[in-house]
Amino acid sequence: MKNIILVGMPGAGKSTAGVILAKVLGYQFIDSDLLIQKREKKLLHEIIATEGLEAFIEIENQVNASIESEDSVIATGGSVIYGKEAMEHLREIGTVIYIKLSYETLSKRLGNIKQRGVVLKKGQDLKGLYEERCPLYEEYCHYAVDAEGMDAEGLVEAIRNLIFTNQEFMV
Ligand SMILES: Nc1ncnc2c1ncn2[C@@H]1O[C@H](COP(=O)(O)OP(=O)(O)OP(=O)(O)O)[C@@H](O)[C@H]1O
Ligand SMILES: O=C(O)C1=C[C@@H](O)[C@@H](O)[C@H](O)C1
Ligand SMILES: [Mg+2]
Repeated sequence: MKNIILVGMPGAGKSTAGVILAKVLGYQFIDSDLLIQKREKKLLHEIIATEGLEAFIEIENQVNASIESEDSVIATGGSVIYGKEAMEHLREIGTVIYIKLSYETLSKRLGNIKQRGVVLKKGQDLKGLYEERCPLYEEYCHYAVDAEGMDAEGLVEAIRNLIFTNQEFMV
């Protein structure tokens, strides 16, 4: 089976649901954010603080574009969507699933976004980020899953149903 790649806003639950999904499928679990930290030998927020947003986006682009894996669930960082090479590569090595949540739910879940090390341009707030990114997640994903009102296990079940009702996950 090919890889399953989770994309979506920060706080959508990609890492939380991704590791559970990997367990129930008997897959490996890869968190792109951890690959970035390992390569750079720095925490994500330190990379953003010392090297800036554009450099972080390029590092994230390169790291995701170089993932070589099979039978893995890959939880990406929310900003991976700005990396063209990364998204093209991820679409080639697997099926990209967008975990979709309303702005209201995300804003309750995230609290103070500025403390979270999110790729936020000067003057941009969560609403602006949401409006900028949602069309990109929609554009690059193969499937979207509406995660509204679901806990992590419910979301895993919804993704499992999607996988087992669509043959292309099996090739
Ligand atoms: N289905 C859910 N319902 C409620 N809270 C959740 C759910 N999934 C995750 N959370 C909580 O939301 C927060 C963010 O989750 P998580 O780190 O998995 O998001 P993410 O999509 O991986 O974000 P990032 O893009 O920053 O890596 C955590 O505190 C987690 O416990
Ligand atoms: O959505 C974002 O802008 C980010 C999400 C995290 O997963 C990290 O990739 C990083 O902190 C940026
Ligand atoms: Mg994550």
